[in-house]
Amino acid sequence: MPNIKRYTTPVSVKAIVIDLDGTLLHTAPELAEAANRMLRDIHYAPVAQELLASYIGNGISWLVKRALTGDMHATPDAALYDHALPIFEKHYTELLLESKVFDGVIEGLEAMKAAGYRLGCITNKVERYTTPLLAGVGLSKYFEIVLAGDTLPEKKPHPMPLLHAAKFFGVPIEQLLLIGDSLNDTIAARAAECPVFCVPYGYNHGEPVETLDLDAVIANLPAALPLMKLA
Ligand SMILES: O=C(O)COP(=O)(O)O
Ligand SMILES: [Mg+2]
Repeated sequence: MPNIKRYTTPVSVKAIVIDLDGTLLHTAPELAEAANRMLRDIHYAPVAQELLASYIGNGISWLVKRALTGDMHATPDAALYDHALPIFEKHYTELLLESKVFDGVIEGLEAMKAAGYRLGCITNKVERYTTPLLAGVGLSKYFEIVLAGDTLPEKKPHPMPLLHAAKFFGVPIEQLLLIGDSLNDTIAARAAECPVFCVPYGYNHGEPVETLDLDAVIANLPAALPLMKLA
């Protein structure tokens, strides 16, 4: 039984917001391929897909910076970044719709909807990619609200998107559950003071999700259902 850290089990929830990259969709192969095509075009050596996947989570600008520098926190030369970013964007636009939905996602979303939970998506991916991607894989219809990385002035790990979603649904923040896959999700949830579950199959910078400050690790989306009840 997963360890619900800050709430009684099952957690009382009215609305569920779900992360995109690494939780709903396996986007790492296309993000990594776009990064490697960018590196090839600027005559840089390719980088292993696993390492590029560990750079995902803070939006595309950070993915590109990390791919250029080989470092999680370093900022590349501004002219190099300005040259490389549109090259990445061109390649990623071509590859975007190849991303696949993870196992259990459709079943989980259907079951959550059928149980009466309201659903939203909160991602650090910019709207330009988020909107066509969710539509292209047939997930748009599940979400009443989609907050992309550039929808609001702040993105995860800032609590703003979670607070905004709670307001949108008209629910107290503790009745909004975030399901994510990474440190950005858990930091944002703790800052907003809402419960957070994580799936173990996503992109947590190469670290196991068990190391995060979260309320439950769930094998897939359907595994969240027994841990919550409709508030
Ligand atoms: O775009 C990213 O880097 C990560 O996006 P996510 O918040 O959906 O995981
Ligand atoms: Mg994610």
